[in-house]
Amino acid sequence: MIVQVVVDVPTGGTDRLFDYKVPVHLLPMIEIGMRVIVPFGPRKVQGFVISTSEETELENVKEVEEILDVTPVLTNELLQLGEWLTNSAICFKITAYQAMLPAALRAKYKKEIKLVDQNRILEIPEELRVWFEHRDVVDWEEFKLNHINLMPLIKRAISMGVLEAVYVVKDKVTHKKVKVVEPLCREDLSIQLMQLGNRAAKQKEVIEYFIKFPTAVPITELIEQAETTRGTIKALIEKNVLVEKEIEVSRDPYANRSFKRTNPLPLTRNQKKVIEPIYHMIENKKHETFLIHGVTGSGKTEIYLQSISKVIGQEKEAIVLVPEISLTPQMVQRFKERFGSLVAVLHSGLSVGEKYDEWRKIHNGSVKVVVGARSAVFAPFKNIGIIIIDEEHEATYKQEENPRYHARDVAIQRASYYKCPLILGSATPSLETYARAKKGVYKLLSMLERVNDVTLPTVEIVDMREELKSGNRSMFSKQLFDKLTDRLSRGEQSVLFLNRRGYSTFVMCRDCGYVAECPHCDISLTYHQTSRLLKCHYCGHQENMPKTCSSCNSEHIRFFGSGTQKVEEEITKVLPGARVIRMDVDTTRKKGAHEKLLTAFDQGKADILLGTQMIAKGLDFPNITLVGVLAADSMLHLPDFRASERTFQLLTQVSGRAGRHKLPGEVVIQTYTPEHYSIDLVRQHDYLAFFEREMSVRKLQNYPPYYFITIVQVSHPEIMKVIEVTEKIGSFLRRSLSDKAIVLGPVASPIARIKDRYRYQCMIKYKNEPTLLAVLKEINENYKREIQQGVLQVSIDMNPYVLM
Ligand SMILES: Nc1ncnc2c1ncn2[C@@H]1O[C@H](COP(=O)(O)OP(=O)(O)OP(=O)(O)O)[C@@H](O)[C@H]1O
Ligand SMILES: [Zn+2]
Ligand SMILES: [Zn+2]
Repeated sequence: MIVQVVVDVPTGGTDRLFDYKVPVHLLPMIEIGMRVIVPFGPRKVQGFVISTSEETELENVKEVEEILDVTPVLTNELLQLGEWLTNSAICFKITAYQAMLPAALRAKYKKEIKLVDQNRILEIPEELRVWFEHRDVVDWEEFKLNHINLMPLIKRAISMGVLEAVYVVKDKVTHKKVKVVEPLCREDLSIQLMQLGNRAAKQKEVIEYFIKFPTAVPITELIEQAETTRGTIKALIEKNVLVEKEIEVSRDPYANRSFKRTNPLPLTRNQKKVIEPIYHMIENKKHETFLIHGVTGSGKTEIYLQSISKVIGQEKEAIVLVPEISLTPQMVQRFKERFGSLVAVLHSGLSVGEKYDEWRKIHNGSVKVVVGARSAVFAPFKNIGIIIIDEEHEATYKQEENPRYHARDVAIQRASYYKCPLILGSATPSLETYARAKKGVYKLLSMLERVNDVTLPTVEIVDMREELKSGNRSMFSKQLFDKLTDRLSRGEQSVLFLNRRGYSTFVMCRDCGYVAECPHCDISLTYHQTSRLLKCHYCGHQENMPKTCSSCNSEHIRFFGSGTQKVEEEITKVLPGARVIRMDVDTTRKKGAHEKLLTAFDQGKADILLGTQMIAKGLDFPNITLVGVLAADSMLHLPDFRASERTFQLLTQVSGRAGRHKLPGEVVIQTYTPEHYSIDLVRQHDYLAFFEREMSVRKLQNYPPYYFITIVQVSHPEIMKVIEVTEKIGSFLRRSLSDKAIVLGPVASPIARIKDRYRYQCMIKYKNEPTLLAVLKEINENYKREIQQGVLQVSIDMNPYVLM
């Protein structure tokens, strides 16, 4: 038998199927969708079996070396999906398939340089020889890290045949094991107890424990339960009363938590209206994409939960995507409380091993629901009954590296394959989605009121320019300060929101205006108070805080801006009695920290929750009656056509945290541009007005949803080269596309240099260009050689979500 394999060598020339023969001893095992190890040139690489055939036209076909899986890791459906992904995201096949699997299943290679024969060591160039004097094999990384200059010598020695490059494939999969003990023979326990006599009282206690609980138990647990010691257990093992063995367990990040079971709530009239058509599709096994436009607190999550129940009742599975969910433990909890151990959770806060174990539960069918971030859209279920994307407008659903896919598009593919509904939910849908719903491509379901007549919070917008004029230099307006004081006296809770993006602390000279920038990237450095260092967020460069200005030597160099730390200090100054919980990247770095802080806040251990993006959504605490936004416009001026949309969405989300239950809520938004529609319309909770307004702007500027856009970005260490290539690409695009397509550029990218590489780009705006994919592939093909040499980079992003 012959198999066709996609190999793990992501370059243009190898992005096709290769034939391999299956040796007889592997014939009974091999299946489509399995990972294999195959020889490829001088090395061994991992690959996926895509198809099989009886014969091959090629001569000298090599043999499959090894099979890595017992059951296929990719189903037929996922194999097809990979094909679609390769095409629509313009990426290599191997990249598409690897994106679908947990990191633990991706191959890891170790390259080693091996001395072929110790007797020939003198043939090696002298500088190299010391490396092999006491060993035959040297890890390639050792050379690469510190001795890049040895490369030519190594190459020569390899061509002379004294050294050899060997690739070792390592399967990263590890199954967690624990040591347990159990009685060697249960029936004998009482006899053994008697035989022990009076001296071994401690050992007797352990035997008595096993008479009561005769099953295997982890050693640590036994020590605790039987109040015994390791020594006692060891003695019993030596006497052959107990045996020790290792068993495989699955790592469960939520193992030590108990979840109260909740029952479905009786739905409100509004919720019933919305869930009917979804039920209908589930019952009739039909595909449809729904958009639930539901204001904050309208009860969308309850609809998700009850739709999933219905699907589970049909013996089918559900995928729920939420934006980076380690950030919303409350959300996970709501699913675990309803479906218990039928829920797997996948998010970036888990270790590689934990992620793999969650993935296995999905793969072997022991869970029915997965709640996860973007990549959970590839969950290897085999009978999907519903896919839900909560907060569908979030930019994190677009992957910003290869394969550059949008989870929504992948979800549509999968839902139509399984003939099941896809639900997009949001209080502030993306313009693209809402426009499609209006056109009838998606079915629109609206819930414009909160559950149980709870009213939306009142929103007050404060003009900070006026505050300054009236002499208030603090970061809190009078209105916000008064309301915070009021909540403190009433024992109610407040949320203070600070937008991290575009609002970090930078260092500026007060005399000449010089701003400290990264020497490798065109971006200002950020001051970190805890380490007192200046750091670049793009390349990791760091330096000490300067004492004098490097431009004019003035000593008046200070850090500006207002990070969360600074806000916290200010609160302690002006509201000394307030207890504050600060939530930002610094305070939530430790595993579980996020959840701990939120639990503390929920238990009333703080008056104010101060934080960045991570507190904007998902929180549902009854005692929050005030939300303050410190600088609403920090995001508005980013060079991105979605800046207004993002501002409106974020402000609406944070506002939605206030007054969700019995107590009414208030919101204070501080801004320097109160007249801007994306801020003003938050006050009126008027998504539809915002939609119309923003659509007219997009129409005027030929942006999505009226036009699609694609960005071709070129980067290279030499600026002349970048400009030259980008210009060529620009004119090639103009030549090749229809005259209805608009090609802009070349222009420097918004961040014109990152890690010493200059960045230029062309933007294509188009409505209907059937040849576009082919044209873009041709660009890739043209620069293939230079790209493979690793200096030039050409990245193609269709429907970009982060412009930089
Ligand atoms: N049918 C119902 N009966 C009683 N309470 C309900 C019902 N549906 C939802 N709730 C409660 O109303 C509150 C808001 O609901 P939920 O969190 O589902 O809204 P949401 O639309 O998902 O909110 P957001 O988008 O702001 O996170 C929750 O506390 C929830 O328990
Ligand atoms: Zn940098
Ligand atoms: Zn200066």
